[in-house]
Amino acid sequence: MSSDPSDRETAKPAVAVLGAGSWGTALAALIARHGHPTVLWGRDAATIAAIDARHENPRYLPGIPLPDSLRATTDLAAALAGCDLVLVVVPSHAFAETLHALAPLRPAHAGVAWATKGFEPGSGRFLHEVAGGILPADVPLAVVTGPSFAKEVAAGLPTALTVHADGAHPGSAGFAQQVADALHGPAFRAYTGEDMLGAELGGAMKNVLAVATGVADGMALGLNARAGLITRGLNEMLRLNVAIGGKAETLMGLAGLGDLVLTCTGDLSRNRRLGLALGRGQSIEDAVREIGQVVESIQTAEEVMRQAARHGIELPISSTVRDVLKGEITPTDGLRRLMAREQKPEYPQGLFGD
Ligand SMILES: NC(=O)C1=CN([C@@H]2O[C@H](COP(=O)(O)OP(=O)(O)OC[C@H]3O[C@@H](n4cnc5c(N)ncnc54)[C@H](OP(=O)(O)O)[C@@H]3O)[C@@H](O)[C@H]2O)C=CC1
Ligand SMILES: O=C(CO)COP(=O)(O)O
Repeated sequence: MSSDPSDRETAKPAVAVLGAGSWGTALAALIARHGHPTVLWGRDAATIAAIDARHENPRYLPGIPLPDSLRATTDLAAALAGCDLVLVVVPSHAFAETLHALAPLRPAHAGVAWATKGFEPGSGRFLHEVAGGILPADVPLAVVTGPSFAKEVAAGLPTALTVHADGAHPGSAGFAQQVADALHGPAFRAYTGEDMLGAELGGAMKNVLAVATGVADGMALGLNARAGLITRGLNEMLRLNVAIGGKAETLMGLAGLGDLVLTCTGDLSRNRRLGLALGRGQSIEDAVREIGQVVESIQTAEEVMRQAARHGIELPISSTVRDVLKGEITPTDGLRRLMAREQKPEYPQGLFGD
């Protein structure tokens, strides 16, 4: 990676991907396959050594060959040195800590994108608010989201997602395009948009709603119940999105409906699998241990309800998931509670009303 600005005009932008779990590894492999100099940073020395030497992430993507050109390191400064863009792919609980660590090491021209889904645990802040509070105001920011299981992307299966930047921020729209260009390729369509609020809300809420359909399927409630939960879940996303000021079309696209359908129906989803286990009577501790990877809904459910309370929005499915995840009610109690709700018009105040 050259630090000479004239080289940057001809070469493909160099990318530093931070977070060597399943999604960070899959995205780094994708970008490396597209010919970008790509370095993957992770904290686990054994995993990083395996990626660098054997071109495999045995912990998170076993058996999937990674490109020879993908470099991996545990040295954050080395990963960031000379990069043109940073892609953060750590879980939401590690997002702020990672932003603080990268801030003093980031090359001045490099924008920061993330593919993390969720809110800052404890405060419920959107991740773009967290990033904006840590990085200088002129740093371009973008969020990468949409229906995308890491395993399928790593295996080269066709995928579409979207990259949103803040349209009002100078330089951010161009940065979203730069990120999308790095992701876009023969088996991968990367769209762009200008609604970080809606994009982040969709990616966070679908994880909570995937638990709901997982629980229903684990309880063998049938396909009607699953479709009902997805549709009324989408309605919860749309209503909260209007309240926070997101754009409705964002939630009807890849960042909302697309990811909701994938996660609520696809058994590769860790959030859906958590719901399945709970619906079958397993404990949350055992289910999380068996899944062995990040299950964002556990923290996100609380933060979605914090947002809902802030805006005075009622979210029956999301709040039921939150209560089941906290162990305050059983899945059977949750089903009873949802089915006992008052009868009402499907859209009392129009499609996007409360
Ligand atoms: N997997 C997927 O299909 C998709 C995931 N996402 C999102 O991507 C984000 C990352 O998830 P994913 O890669 O799937 O998770 P995984 O469970 O596959 O991996 C988590 C990774 O994060 C690392 N990590 C955990 N805590 C820290 C920390 N404090 N500092 C640095 N690294 C840390 C882990 O390191 P270690 O192994 O050392 O614990 C591990 O490498 C989540 O927000 C998820 O919702 C979005 C779209 C698709
Ligand atoms: O975000 C994802 C797919 O778009 C991955 O979903 P899970 O985190 O539920 O596995």
